[in-house]
Amino acid sequence: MPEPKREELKVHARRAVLVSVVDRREKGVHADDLDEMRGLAETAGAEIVGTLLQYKEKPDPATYLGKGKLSELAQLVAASDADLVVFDNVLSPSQGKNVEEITGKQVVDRSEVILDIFATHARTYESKLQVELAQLLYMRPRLTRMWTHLERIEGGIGSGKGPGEKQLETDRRLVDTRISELKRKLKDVEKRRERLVASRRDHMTVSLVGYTNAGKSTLMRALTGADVYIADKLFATLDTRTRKWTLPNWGDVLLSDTVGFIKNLPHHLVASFRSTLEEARHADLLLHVVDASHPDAEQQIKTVNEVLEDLGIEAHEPILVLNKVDALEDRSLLDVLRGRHPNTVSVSAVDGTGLEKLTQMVAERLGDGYLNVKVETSVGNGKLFAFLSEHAEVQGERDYHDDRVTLTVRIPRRFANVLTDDPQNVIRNLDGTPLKLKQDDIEDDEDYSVPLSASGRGRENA
Ligand SMILES: Nc1nc2c(ncn2[C@@H]2O[C@H](COP(=O)(O)OP(=O)(O)OP(=O)(O)O)[C@@H](O)[C@H]2O)c(=O)[nH]1
Ligand SMILES: [Mg+2]
Repeated sequence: MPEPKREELKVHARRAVLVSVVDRREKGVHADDLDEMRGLAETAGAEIVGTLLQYKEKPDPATYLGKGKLSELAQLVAASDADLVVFDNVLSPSQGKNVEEITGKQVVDRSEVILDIFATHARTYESKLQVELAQLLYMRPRLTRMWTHLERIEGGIGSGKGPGEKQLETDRRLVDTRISELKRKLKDVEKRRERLVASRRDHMTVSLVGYTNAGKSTLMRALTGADVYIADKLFATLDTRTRKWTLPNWGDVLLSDTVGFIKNLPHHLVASFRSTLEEARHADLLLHVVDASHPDAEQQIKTVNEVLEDLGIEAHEPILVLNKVDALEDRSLLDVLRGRHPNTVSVSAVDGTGLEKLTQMVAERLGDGYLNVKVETSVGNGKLFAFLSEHAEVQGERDYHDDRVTLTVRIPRRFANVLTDDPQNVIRNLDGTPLKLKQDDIEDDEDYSVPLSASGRGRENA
């Protein structure tokens, strides 16, 4: 797929007036109600030439803005010589069209700005497919307005004249065909990724999630040395990167960095990025990275939790990583966040503060996922040795007795059955007592018999 051409982007290099309608009841909730939109528009490459904010209980059904504000907007657009109006709200197709008629300028909404950014930042085959799908899903109900845009994407449909009903129908069919094609391709990618994620099951996995610009990629680099892209931009990362992370005195885990979240994320965008978030879905532990120096940190935490829930990602007690503490002027804000949330750790991915503590916390949390046991088996059990060398850590000396050998092993709990199912093995705790797996690992306590006692069968058979 080609890079998006600048002229295909709606926001890039345009003189934009930013508009936001904020629910009156939420006045004062955010530090600055246009701050995030400003960041989005700038990341998308707009020049901001004016802003307009309205506090209103309910948006106007026809024009989103109220009447008075609408004529104010028209004046502002004219006075600032803007050529684009950017709404920080999600507009219906007809609302967009009506505001366009009144201001005489093109209107885009928050979704389109985000789509523009995604289109510019998409690098891999997968993310390009995902972005195109999201764009088409967004565009489909708006075909009448976007006809010229569609023409560019499909390489010139029809004669270039305005769309009649018939033309629109043809366009819709073309879009639908492309949508099914993209979905099919993404299904394949998704399957491949599922297999990949499944193949990694011999390592524990940790995923970084969080609001866009929270510092996930910076943290990834600080922890693993991975050469990931970092930028003071929204949605710098669109693809998932996975790297080995060595926890001292513990072992290796796989750490994944992925796309950030944002409030009012267009729904089809979230849906399109499902496969990218596959790693997070299967992670043994989530690190929820927060920009603690951001005035809206609390809101952003809430948004991320909502998106995770929407995506069906079970965030089983994530560790809340309060990042950018170096940039925090008022440390008491940190105490507020710590007081409100369990499982927090304060770090700076830039100067390294707290990273050791974070690493310890992760090791502790994952520690529960491992078994430390003594495995007694026959010396000829090549299959087991091969398995252990791939999936477990064998510690200390091997202890030989006739044709039996005992090893001290650290192994992911999910492989415990590989050890216990093999009748050649005798599994004991480090202190020599018979192994009893934790209650929640046992489906039916009655059925689960600890294979052999210390004077077990293996010895007798020997
Ligand atoms: N002061 C300070 N800045 C940080 C810290 N961590 C990250 N940053 C800065 O925050 C900006 C965003 O960092 P990224 O690591 O790209 O953030 P991200 O969460 O990966 O963002 P997206 O990929 O866009 O979702 C960059 O300018 C970083 O240099 C930190 O601990 N302290
Ligand atoms: Mg990133």
